[in-house]
Amino acid sequence: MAAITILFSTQEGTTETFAEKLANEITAKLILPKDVAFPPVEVKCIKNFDIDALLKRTSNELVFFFLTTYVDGGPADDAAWFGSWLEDMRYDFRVSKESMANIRYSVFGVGDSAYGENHCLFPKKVDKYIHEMAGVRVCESVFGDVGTPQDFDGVLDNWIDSCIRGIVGALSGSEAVLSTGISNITLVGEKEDEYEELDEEYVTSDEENDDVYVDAKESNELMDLEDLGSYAAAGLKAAKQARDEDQANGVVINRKKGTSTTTTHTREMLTPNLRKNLEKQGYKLIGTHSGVKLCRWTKAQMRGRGGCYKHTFYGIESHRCMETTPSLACANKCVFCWRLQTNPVGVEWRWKADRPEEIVEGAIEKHRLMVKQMKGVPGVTAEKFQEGMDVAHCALSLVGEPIMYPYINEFVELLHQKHISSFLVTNAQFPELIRKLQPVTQLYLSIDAANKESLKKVDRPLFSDFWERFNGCLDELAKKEQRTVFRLTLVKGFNVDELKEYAVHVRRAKPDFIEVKGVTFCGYSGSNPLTMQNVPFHEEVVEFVKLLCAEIDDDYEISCEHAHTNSLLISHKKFKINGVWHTWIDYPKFHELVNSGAHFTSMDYLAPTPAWAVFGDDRKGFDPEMTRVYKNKAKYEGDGAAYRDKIKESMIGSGNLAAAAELD
Ligand SMILES: Cc1cc2nc3c(=O)[nH]c(=O)nc-3n(C[C@H](O)[C@H](O)[C@H](O)COP(=O)(O)O)c2cc1C
Ligand code: SF4
Repeated sequence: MAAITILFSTQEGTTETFAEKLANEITAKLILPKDVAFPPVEVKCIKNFDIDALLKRTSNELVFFFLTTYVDGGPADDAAWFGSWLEDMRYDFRVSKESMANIRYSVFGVGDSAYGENHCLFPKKVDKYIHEMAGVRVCESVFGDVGTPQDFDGVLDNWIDSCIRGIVGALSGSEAVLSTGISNITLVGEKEDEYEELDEEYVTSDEENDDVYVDAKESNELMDLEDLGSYAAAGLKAAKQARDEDQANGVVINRKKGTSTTTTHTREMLTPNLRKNLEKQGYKLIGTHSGVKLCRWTKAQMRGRGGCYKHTFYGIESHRCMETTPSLACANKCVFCWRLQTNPVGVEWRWKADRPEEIVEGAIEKHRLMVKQMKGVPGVTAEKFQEGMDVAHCALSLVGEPIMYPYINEFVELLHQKHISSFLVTNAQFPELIRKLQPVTQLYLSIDAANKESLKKVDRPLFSDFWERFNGCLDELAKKEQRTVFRLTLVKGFNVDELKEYAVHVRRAKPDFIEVKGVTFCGYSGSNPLTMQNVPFHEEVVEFVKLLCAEIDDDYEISCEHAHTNSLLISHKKFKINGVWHTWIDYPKFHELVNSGAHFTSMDYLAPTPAWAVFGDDRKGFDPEMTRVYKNKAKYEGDGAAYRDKIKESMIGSGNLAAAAELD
């Protein structure tokens, strides 16, 4: 049914009156063809509006925004949440560029030209971002200047008339709907060309934000695998250039690569440009090389809408989880990564190193500031809000390679002292640093491919001895006594027919757990080679995992499932005690053990897995205490048997006939 929603944001009240004016004028002046019903008109403060509902609009539900501009051109308090949500959507690679195609809208910005470049900056951004996600303007957006009151009323009245004409056009299917307008506006510090470039470079975010079911259209940007070589070359060139710069700056380079270094470096990792771009995507930066970001799942669980797969598999409370990294740099240029060509890379630490105390304190402070923005957001109870302010877990996996940070042990120790658990993900390139690592709650190795050739294609490592390093990491993992995990990302067409080789690595590293997850689609990226065709359905991942379990010795079994993120957990059977899975973590016990300095193992801090999280349960890993919100239900279904055939086809295609025959 047709409907009109007028959303306003105000700091001092003025803008609300304009919103009321539009509603009144629509009621008084709108004349529609006889066969079109008069739509209901609703005026609402944007703070009280369920923003996610915007995405479920049909094209005859129109939205008009009246947005005021506040400090530094930003939103008023009541629109802060909406602003960060929209920015997340705009820069999240899993969100389709078409995701707002059903939104018919227009924006009236309220601001004062006395603020120069910041005049109506926030409303301009809103207009631009919605348009860039395929939203259609029913009339041109307009940005009023309260500093010229003599003109203001006329500008507003003209816009209201345009809106009414636009509504008639949209609801009666005539041509009045605009699809262009002011998309060419230049925002402060953001030239249009630069901006488009950034789309390619800063398109995805952390690997943890696993909300995978996007409505992305297939990209026609599949890059030939041959091309990947040139990207690797670009990475080496960047590394060499940085080293040359270091040398020019008189910094001594430690030639013993991949080891912790005692060299004193003066160069800062984050350049002003990198800072600007990371901040634009919502990263809060700490010091000169660290970052923190409020994960989508942290927000979701605060709103009672479900936690991430680590909630299902290990009982973390996603709303109390801080996603951070003490090193935004790493030694790879993975094809999944959003930072292609621009990320700081290096085979060793070669930057100024900030003190771990400063990073831990800074990360907690910035995380809390982000949580504070969620106060009053629909679904966030006072209790959840308070809990969210009290960080209980740290996911060291945002971007970059945390283990490269020279004080990683001190960093982790500080977290544990504060009773914050540590989930550290490393990229299997620094065996010596893994060996030196103190106990963490859970240590991950990303296993992006199973053999030398595909690892080179997928991770594009900087090290020439990357394969030896990879194997060295497997050996180091095998020696760890606390919980260890293989993280395996399934990319159809890249690594699915390497089952047997994965099994060899499992036998070598003996991880406690193996997480298998379907890759997410990079809807925005021009330089990322993946398309929707590389994204497996959940049933396809299940089928793969069953095949993998059959390949590994009898020691492992599928334990948990989180269908929402296309993830499954394979666990060592020692975690199945008297027939009950114990994949969850007893966090207080872990802190007691780690802070006591006593010797302990992964068997000393386990907890039973609830029934809803166990593989085979109808709830498919969704906590029954949460409310499920579907974006696209159809995407949750797939055909496992057909996938088995596809794996077989792929094996035959790559000449692996023996393996294919075994699938019969
Ligand atoms: C502290 C403060 C900062 C402001 N900063 C900006 C700004 O950066 N850009 C702008 O266009 N207007 C800015 N304004 C002007 C407001 O947008 C303007 O006063 C508007 O009418 C306020 O609308 P409201 O009463 O609906 O909140 C600012 C106003 C205040 C009080
Ligand atoms: S572990 Fe933490 S950071 Fe990672 S997805 Fe879950 S809630 Fe987000």
